[in-house]
Formats: sequence, C-alpha cells, structure tokens
Amino acid sequence: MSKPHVLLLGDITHAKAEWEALSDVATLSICDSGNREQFIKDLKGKYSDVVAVFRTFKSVGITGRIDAELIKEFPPTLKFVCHNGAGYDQIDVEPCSAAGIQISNCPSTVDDATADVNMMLILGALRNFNQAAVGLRRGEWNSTTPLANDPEGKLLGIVGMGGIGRAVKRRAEAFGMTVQYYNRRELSPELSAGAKYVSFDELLATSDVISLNLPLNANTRHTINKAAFDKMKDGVVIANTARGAVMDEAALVEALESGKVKSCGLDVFENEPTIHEGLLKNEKVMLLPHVGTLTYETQKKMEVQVIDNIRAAITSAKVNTLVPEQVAAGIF
Ligand SMILES: O=C(O)C(=O)CO
Repeated sequence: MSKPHVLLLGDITHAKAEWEALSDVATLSICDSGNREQFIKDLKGKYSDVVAVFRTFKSVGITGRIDAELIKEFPPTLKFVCHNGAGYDQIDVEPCSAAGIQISNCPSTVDDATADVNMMLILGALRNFNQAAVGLRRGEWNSTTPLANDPEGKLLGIVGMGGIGRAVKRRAEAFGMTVQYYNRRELSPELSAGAKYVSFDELLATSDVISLNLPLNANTRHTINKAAFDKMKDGVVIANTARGAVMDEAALVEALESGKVKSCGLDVFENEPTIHEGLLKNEKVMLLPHVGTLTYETQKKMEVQVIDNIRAAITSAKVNTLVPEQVAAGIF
C-alpha cells in the first residue's frame, strides 16, 4: 500500500533530517509550482493525492492565501495544513473547517524569541535608542538624543495575553514594570500570574506602554485605530511584534506626529515589506524587518514542531497543535 503524500510548500532549512525521517510514514514531495495558477493545476495533477502540507509564511508568494477559492481546488484527500509560524492569518480558518481540514500553527516555540524582540523594542522606544543610534552615525554623538524614560515603575498594557504576551510580561517585570492586560477572556490566576485583567478601554486610558501581542484575524484588524489612539495617555509608547494590520498604520503615523504617541518599536507592518513613509522618516520609531523568530534555535524548533504535527496527522489523524478556533469549535 502506498504511503500518504505530504507536500512541502516553501523551504525547510534546519530540520532537513527530521523532514526526511518522515518518509518512514509518508511519501514526501517539494512543491515546485511557480505561482498560484500553476499550483491549482498541479493540485489536479501531481498533487491530487496530497494528504497534508507543511507550509511556510513565505510560501504565500507561490500559492497566495489559503482562502475559500483555493480550498475549493484542494483534492478531497487534503485534510491537514501545518503552518510554520505562530500567526496563521494567511489561512482562512472557516472554509478549512467547513472542508474538514485541520490547521496547526506553532504556539509556544515562538514565544521567547518574539518576546525578546518585543522587550528590546519597548526598551528601545522608551530610551530613544533609534534617535541615539542615528545621531551617532551622523556624528552628533548624544547631543541630539532627547532625554528618555526608564521602564521602572511604568504600567505596561499587554493586548493579547497568549504565550508571547505572557513571555513579554515576565521580561517587563524584570525591568520593574507593572503589567495589566486585555484579552478576549480573562486568564486563570496561574496564567495571568499577578497581571490585572482590565477592559480594552481601561488599558488604553491608563497604560504608559502598550504592547500588541494579539493574533490578526477579521475581528482584530485595526484594533488600534484613530479612536483607540484618542483614548490613550499623551506620550504613550507602543510596541508591535504581532502583525502590522492589528494597528492602523496611517493613524499611528498621525499619532506620532501629534505627540500622542511618544515613540514606538515595530517588527511588523501593515503591508510588509512595504513600510509607511511616515514611519521610515520618523526617527522616534524603531523599525525591525520582522525578525521576531529569526534565531537559529527558534527556527529549528518551529520546523520540528510542524514536522511533529505532520507525523501526528499521518499516524493518528489529529495534529498536535490545532489552531484555537478549531479547538473551540470542537469539530476535530
Ligand atoms: O511566527 C510568526 O507568526 C511570526 O510572525 C514570526 O515572527
């Protein structure tokens, strides 16, 4: 009997041996379709018996979004989409669920590396490190660096208290910050570990620093918009390592220009890799090119986690880390 067909969409760099070891339970192939149109043709041909896919964030450049239109073209055998990343906003969950397709992501493996970058952005924004760094390169030493603020004693509001949010909390507390959070649901005392649960409006109105750690989906797009900025304290500091589109970038640029937002640190952008001109030219903004999980250790852990999901899908018909919407729906 032939083994189930598993397709790789994108690249595996660090866990090649683990990928190859999957061949004990699956027939492996690597997608060579050049674009979405060709991929759809190949789904009717050489990929017509695929059962599970390992997909990377960058593979959206080949297939486009995994949306209702693409899912209609999937062969009936394809029942598992295993995504390499915490954020799975490139995959439309509802049509997958309707077609009986399980989706897995990479929770927990990304938490520490992303929270490290997040904390660095909070510190960088509070301490005006971008202005200091560009001033140095212009030969101004620290004469043009405005006096900064300490993290010690500041109130940090975390929007989205999942694994990354909680890892940011632990780091922020080590720097003397007090943490409050807003989340769809209040966490258990073990998970919130002393952070106060507040309403979204209270978080906006009282936080000195706001950290965005919520997933992007249809409900969270532009969670931070003009109305939200208007509710914030004057001179608030913002960090975002989640997804650019949880914040209205044009409204952020205005809020920076008006001084409502004192400074911010961003690893993600609404239309990345394109960045709003108003952010590029504003030296108060610390910018990183979506490097949250880009460490050797974390990339390897993520690839292995996806491979483990594929193995579980093949051997027990259930991925290990089903996305929360599908867990909540109780359909698998
Ligand atoms: O894992 C993800 O979703 C990322 O965006 C990596 O930074």
